This record gives sequence, C-alpha cells and structure tokens, in this order.
Amino acid sequence: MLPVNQAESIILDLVHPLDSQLDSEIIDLSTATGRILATPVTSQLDFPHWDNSAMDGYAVRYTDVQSASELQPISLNIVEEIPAGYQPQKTIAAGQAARIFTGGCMPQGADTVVMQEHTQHRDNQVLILQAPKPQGFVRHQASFYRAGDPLLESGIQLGAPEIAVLAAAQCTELTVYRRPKVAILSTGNELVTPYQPLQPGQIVDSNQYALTAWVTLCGGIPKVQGIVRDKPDALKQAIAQAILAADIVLSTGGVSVGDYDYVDEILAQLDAEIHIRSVAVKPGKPLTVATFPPPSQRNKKGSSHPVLYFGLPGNPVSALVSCWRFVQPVMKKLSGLPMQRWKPRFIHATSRSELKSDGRRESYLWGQLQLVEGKYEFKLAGGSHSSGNLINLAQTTGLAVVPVGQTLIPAGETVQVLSVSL
Ligand SMILES: Nc1nc2c(c(=O)[nH]1)N[C@H]1C(S)=C(S)[C@@H](COP(=O)(O)OP(=O)(O)OC[C@H]3O[C@@H](n4cnc5c(N)ncnc54)[C@H](O)[C@@H]3O)O[C@H]1N2
Ligand code: MOO
Ligand SMILES: [Mg+2]
Repeated sequence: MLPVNQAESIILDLVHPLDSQLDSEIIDLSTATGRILATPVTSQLDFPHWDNSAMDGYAVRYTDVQSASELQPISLNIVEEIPAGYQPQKTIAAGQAARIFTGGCMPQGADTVVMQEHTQHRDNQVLILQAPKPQGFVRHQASFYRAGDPLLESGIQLGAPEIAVLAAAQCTELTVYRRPKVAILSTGNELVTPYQPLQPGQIVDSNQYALTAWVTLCGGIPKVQGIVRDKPDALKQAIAQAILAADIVLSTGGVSVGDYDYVDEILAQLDAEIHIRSVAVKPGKPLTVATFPPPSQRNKKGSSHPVLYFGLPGNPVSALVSCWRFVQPVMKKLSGLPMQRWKPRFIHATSRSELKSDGRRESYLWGQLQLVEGKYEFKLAGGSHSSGNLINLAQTTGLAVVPVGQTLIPAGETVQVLSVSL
C-alpha cells in the first residue's frame, strides 16, 4: 500500500496536459462558459472606447467652474444634450456646458463632469453650485484597457466576468482546449440500471451515474460504456474499447482480491503499465492506476498521450472519494488549467464533532465545509461512514483527513479538509 502523497505524485506525473495547438478548438462565445482558453486573447478596442461621463450632470470646462460655490454660483449656457449612444455635435466653448447622462460621450472642449446634484437647471442655463475636481467623473478612453495589450491569458477558465470581458471586447471566436474524454464503465454481475426492476441480490449501478455527473461537472465529456459482467473476455473487450474512446478511463469494481476481481489481470493482458495497485487510504484502498501507450495506430486527431486508466474500487463511496482525491487534480491538469488551479485544495477547519480512524490508513471522512462567522468549520455527515453507504454522501463539500497513526481528532480541533467543490 502506497502512502497517499506518494500515490498522488506518481499519478500527477503521469498526466500530460492537453496541447494548446493540437488539442484545441475554435468555439463561439455563446458556448464558451466553463471552457479554458488555449491561446491568449487581445482586443482591438480600447476600454472605455471613448471619454464618457460617469454621472448624470453637465460636461463643462474645468477652468470655467473652478471657483463655483453656493454663494457664488457660475452660470453656463447649455448648448447640447448628450444621452448615452449619441455622438456629440458641438464643441464646448468658454461659458458653455452640455447636459450629459451616464455613459454619454464627452463633447470636444469639455474636460470635467459636474454631477446633477451640484447644479440648478434653469431654461437653457445651468448654475454650477460647487467646484468639481479637475477631470472629475470622466471615464477616459483606454484608462481601463489599451487596445493590443494582453486581455486574458491562456489557461483561464471562462466564468461570468471573463465572458463579460470577451463580449465587451467583441472577441466572439475563441480558441479553447478541447474537453477531456473520459470513458466510464462499471463492472459487476450484480449490477442493473436504475430503470430495471431489482431481482434478489442485484443492486443499481450508481457508480456509472455518479462518475458521469462528476466528469460533466469537471468539464469533461463522459463516454458511457455501461455495465460489464465479471467475465474476463467481456471485460477485456470492454476495456480495449474504452481506451480507444478516451483520454482517461474510469472503471469501478473488480480491483480487490476476490475471485471475480479481474481488472488488474486484464490490464496486464492488454499490456498496460500498472503504476499503482493499492493506496493506504480509507476509503479507496484498492486503486489501480495504469497507462496504455499512446494510440499511434489510431488515426486520431489531437496529441498522442498515454491513456490513463483508473481502476476505482466498486464501493460507491470509495469510487467517488478516489475521484475527488486523485482524479480531480488529474482532470484539471489535463484540461489546461495552471498548477494553482489544479492542486488539491486543503482548508484548515475546526471540526464540530470528533473524527475517528483506525490509524492504519489516511482516512477521509465526508461532510460539509461551512463558513461560520468568517471561519471554516467541518460538519461530519451523520450516519454510517461505511464505504458502502452512499446515502449520507449527499451534500458533501469536504473530506476531513485523519492522518496515518492518528485515531482521533477531538471536537473543536483543527483538521485539514479537502474541498471537493470544483
Ligand atoms: N479480502 C478482502 N476483501 C476486500 C478488501 C481487502 O483488502 N481484502 N478490500 C475491501 C475494500 S477496502 C474495498 S473498497 C472493496 C473494493 O472492491 P472491488 O473494487 O473489487 O469492487 P467489487 O468487489 O466489485 O464491489 C465492491 C462493492 O461495491 C459494489 N459495487 C460495485 N460496483 C458498483 C456500482 N457500479 N455501483 C454501485 N455499487 C457497486 C458491489 O456490489 C460491492 O458491494 O473490496 C473490499 N474487499
Ligand atoms: O477502501 Mo475500501 O474503499 O475501505 O471500502
Ligand atoms: Mg471485489
């Protein structure tokens, strides 16, 4: 059994991130949410595009109004009205002002905006009741961003603010990394789909659904391979097919020492290189990690990297915890995210209850990470912490770690919690 940190570094060393040229695609802005830029983006537009007003008020020449006060207001002639979207036609001369609204273009000659609250409007005249700051309330062209400068770097994942920036910059075609393809297969004679009636001894293949959901949330493309029976020939065929379909293969079940646990044997028959067979982690001890050589014969578009195979344990909690702990950083690293985004995130939190372990394996206890008055707390899920109990896994946001050699973390103590949120 490998210690968790050793397993982690072996696994992460096996990952070849997608290639920014060979593994990229051009997509439209409207479908870009969640995608990762493969090339930097530059805009040909300045931000703001032109000098404009930050307030509803009057565009003036600062020198005209610098001495204005309530006692000695200064009167200016209004020569034009400038709502947003209107191109000013007049140049503001001495003694003149333009009525202007937020977002309106500054007219020639004016350099300052006086907010409406510091003025009095009479017919076509405005009284300035307070001296503004020079250039006050003017948003100057290119003061936020200058055309041609770098706008967004490659490796950035596109969320709402980035999508807004790209839209404003009229960058409507984007080069992003393709989404990693992940083949998912479940092994087990006892498995049926959620749509089939259960016969005695059968259970539902929940892992297929859990992993499909998780891969989708990670930004991958799940390639659902279905249920494979615990028969060597069927398994061999299914694994051979899965590695053709994907960058990563996730199988569940069949990796322990039982008579029907064939995964490792089949991987060896298919000439996979097996890097890990078990890890000192609870849950998730039987974890097989293997690679298949690059698919050189396959006439596949994209870079040729080894296919990474994860033989995850069948127990539903073990399968998902193994994914969170070991495969989540793999997915992120593969996807083109920079290191600070793919490294597992451990958070110091105060445990609300005592956390127990047998001390032999690094134990991961599931529950919720909560921010209480600015500090993280860990709330252990109630009920059994058996790796077969997926029921209380619902709503998990963190996994509290009890290190090897430790059997108890008392309530109120600090614990390291792996955040599983994406
Ligand atoms: N003698 C030993 N027995 C076991 C050991 C051990 O060290 N010595 N390790 C135990 C641990 S820990 C785990 S974890 C499991 C892992 O078993 P496998 O990966 O071989 O998985 P299976 O035997 O196929 O199934 C285990 C369990 O999970 C259920 N299962 C399987 N697939 C699914 C699925 N797709 N959806 C939902 N549930 C699934 C299956 O019915 C079994 O109950 O081995 C222990 N045994
Ligand atoms: O490792 Mo198993 O996952 O303890 O149940
Ligand atoms: Mg088994």
